[in-house]
Amino acid sequence: MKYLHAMVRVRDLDASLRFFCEGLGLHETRRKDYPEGRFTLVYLGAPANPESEVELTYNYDDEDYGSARNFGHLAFEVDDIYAACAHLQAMGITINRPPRDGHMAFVRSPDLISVELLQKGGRLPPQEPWASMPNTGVW
Ligand SMILES: C[C@@H](O)C(=O)SC[C@H](NC(=O)CC[C@H](N)C(=O)O)C(=O)NCC(=O)O
Ligand code: NI
Repeated sequence: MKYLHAMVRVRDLDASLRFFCEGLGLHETRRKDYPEGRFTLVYLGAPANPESEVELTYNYDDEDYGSARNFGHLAFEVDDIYAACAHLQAMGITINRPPRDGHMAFVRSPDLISVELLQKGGRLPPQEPWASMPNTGVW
């Protein structure tokens, strides 16, 4: 058995690629259009393990995807959680759960897919402004 990917449906492919690639640092590994099925699949991989992917499904037609809160989150390990959060914040992305403990942070994609960031090696020393930054209560 080998883990391959997690698939999320996205409403705005460009906004999602900006979040997952420019924001989180994933790279597009391949994509395929299915005009007959009216959708596009885009696969993203992380530099450290590109074989484990996030599959973005872009359906050309609007569809109600509901709330789907049974889906928890996608998790990524980062080299410096403070730098990663500062970069996302500079892009205008809300840090829903700031890394107050130097260990874990949560953001959400344009489609409100929850994304967990975990510090490589465990945790960093507490650092302002993150140590005293309130969370949004939703991630
Ligand atoms: C190639 C492989 O990684 C896939 O996941 S293709 C699976 C296929 N996807 C679609 O048909 C995408 C368009 C569809 N409208 C959708 O939103 O899923 C599929 O069987 N999807 C059904 C599913 O539940 O994933
Ligand atoms: Ni798939």
